Amino acid sequence: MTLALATTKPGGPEIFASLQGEGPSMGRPSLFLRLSRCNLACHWCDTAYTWRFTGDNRPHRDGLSFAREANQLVLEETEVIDRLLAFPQDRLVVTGGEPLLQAPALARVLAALKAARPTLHVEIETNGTVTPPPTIDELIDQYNVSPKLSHSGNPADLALIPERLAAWAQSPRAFFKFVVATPADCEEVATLAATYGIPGDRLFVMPEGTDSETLRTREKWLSATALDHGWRMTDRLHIHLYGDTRGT
Ligand SMILES: C[S@@+](CC[C@H](N)C(=O)[O-])C[C@H]1O[C@@H](n2cnc3c(N)ncnc32)[C@H](O)[C@@H]1O
Ligand SMILES: Nc1nc2[nH]cc(C(=O)O)c2c(=O)[nH]1
Ligand code: SF4
Ligand SMILES: [Mg+2]
Repeated sequence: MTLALATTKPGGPEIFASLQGEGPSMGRPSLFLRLSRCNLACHWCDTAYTWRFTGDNRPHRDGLSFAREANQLVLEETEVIDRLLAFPQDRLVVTGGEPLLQAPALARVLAALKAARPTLHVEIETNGTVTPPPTIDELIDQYNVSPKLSHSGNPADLALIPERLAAWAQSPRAFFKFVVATPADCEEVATLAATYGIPGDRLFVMPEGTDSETLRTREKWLSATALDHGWRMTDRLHIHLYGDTRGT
């Protein structure tokens, strides 16, 4: 049984150790597993190589995009488990693409990892559109949920699933992380927060950007907006440290 992973530039599986760069665990030493494929197609996605065919910027094949072969590596689950257990970190961040699209295989991998290392803390980076099946939900300690606003270019009926947003808002394990580029994006965040009752303590705003200058410029006004609304703000530490580089 297999799992489809993203690849680093030399073509290896995208499994790496780094500081968690975003959200509530920012700065924590972590192990990253990046899976391939997505069900959305954000204009500004910094990992479009996990899902985009050359020249194609739309969801397709019934809403599920696949990476070009060169950017995807299909590994046996046992190999993924072995590679992850070779690292010492006690915190795993699973991301993508959209990692919950491979929930059954991922659940088997996480179950084996937690059996071998019971103290492992598992975070999932998700766009929030997919309901985690119970088999995987019981293995996930923290969800970093990043619902996509209109500037992402996704149709709202694909990106914002009301039942899902309501469920994440109720879950103490779910932290929202909204990517914003303009003050108008923050108006959308405020509307979603009010509609679904998202507590400020579990709501992060994060500047859109893949270079330090853009992030810093946007954080100037975004920090004031966060303060006004009682939201949290997160930087993108990995961009400052390593740039927009695969496997960091
Ligand atoms: C690449 S996504 C993978 C996980 C999942 N598909 C999602 O969107 O949450 C990981 C995180 O990066 C964020 N992200 C992607 N491109 C970005 C950009 N250009 N600027 C800021 N954040 C970005 C996403 O919103 C998400 O929080
Ligand atoms: N260091 C680091 N932190 C991250 N937090 C979320 C990431 C992601 O791409 O999902 C990410 C990433 O790619 N690198
Ligand atoms: S949902 Fe996540 S992986 Fe998919 S296109 Fe958007 S940012 Fe990229
Ligand atoms: Mg990233």
